[in-house]
Amino acid sequence: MSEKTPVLSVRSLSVDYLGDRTVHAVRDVSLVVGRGEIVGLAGESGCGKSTFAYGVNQLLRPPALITGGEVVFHDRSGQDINVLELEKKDLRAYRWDKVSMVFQGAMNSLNPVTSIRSQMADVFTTHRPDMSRKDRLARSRELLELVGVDPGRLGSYAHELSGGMRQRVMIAMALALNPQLMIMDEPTTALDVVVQREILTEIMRLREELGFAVIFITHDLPMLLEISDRIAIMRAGQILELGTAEDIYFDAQNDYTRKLLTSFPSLTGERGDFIRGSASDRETAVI
Ligand SMILES: Nc1ncnc2c1ncn2[C@@H]1O[C@H](COP(=O)(O)OP(=O)(O)OP(=O)(O)O)[C@@H](O)[C@H]1O
Repeated sequence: MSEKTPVLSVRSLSVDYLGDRTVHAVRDVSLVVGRGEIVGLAGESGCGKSTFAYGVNQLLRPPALITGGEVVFHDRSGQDINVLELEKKDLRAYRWDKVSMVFQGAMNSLNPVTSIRSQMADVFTTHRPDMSRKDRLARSRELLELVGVDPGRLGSYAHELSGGMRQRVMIAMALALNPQLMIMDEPTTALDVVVQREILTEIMRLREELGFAVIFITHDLPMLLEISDRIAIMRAGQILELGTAEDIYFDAQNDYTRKLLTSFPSLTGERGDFIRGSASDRETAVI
């Protein structure tokens, strides 16, 4: 898991929101994500995390404007894809096939009036039109099993599932086409802490099993310390610091990173007691 075999290279990406007062939401951001690597993107609300993620997936709409930079996806076939130049059909294929996204509110975007089965089948009819009905069903069952949802739930409707189960279904759908990168924007924030942990553990297991890379976006730095290979700290549209989770925790270089580290209670311990690191290491983290 190194930068030597990148799956995505973002170079000097800048995004503005045009308006009476132009907002420079992402300013000259560069980030290379290695194959199978989990990169955490942390920073306070409004620092540009989501704008960055949408930019990488070419999902930005006016008044957002990409004012500079490039996004290159390094496909497993060896082909380099210049994402910001993709249009229509190629863009649709890139978005679900190569890179998929799970949002915070994703679970609420399930259609309330059609079954989980038909929503999962839709992914295949759109992206794999040659797939038989039987194979679609088999793959949907397999995907639900993969994310820990009983395949017997395929006939269910969204309102019959808990929030955690719905989010698992969304993760299953994001995995459907075996993407090489998943962008997760606060995927568990709307869930209670226990379910949140279960789903994070599941994501980690799936990453091991399937080898996709993850850009994991959250304001929750302690969570990122647990799950990320590297962490980028973002503030006011820029990446201030980028390092391994260990470096960020034990040897943060930037004052703002240190401030972020001390402003969160841990998920399971007492306030200021982070999950990584021994008691003697905690001095830097205690509030
Ligand atoms: N549609 C929009 N029009 C104008 N400004 C916007 C728009 N969307 C976002 N912004 C601004 O761009 C900046 C970055 O926002 P963004 O949503 O990317 O941050 P974020 O770090 O993802 O925040 P959060 O954690 O709250 O989701 C903020 O100043 C925000 O107010």
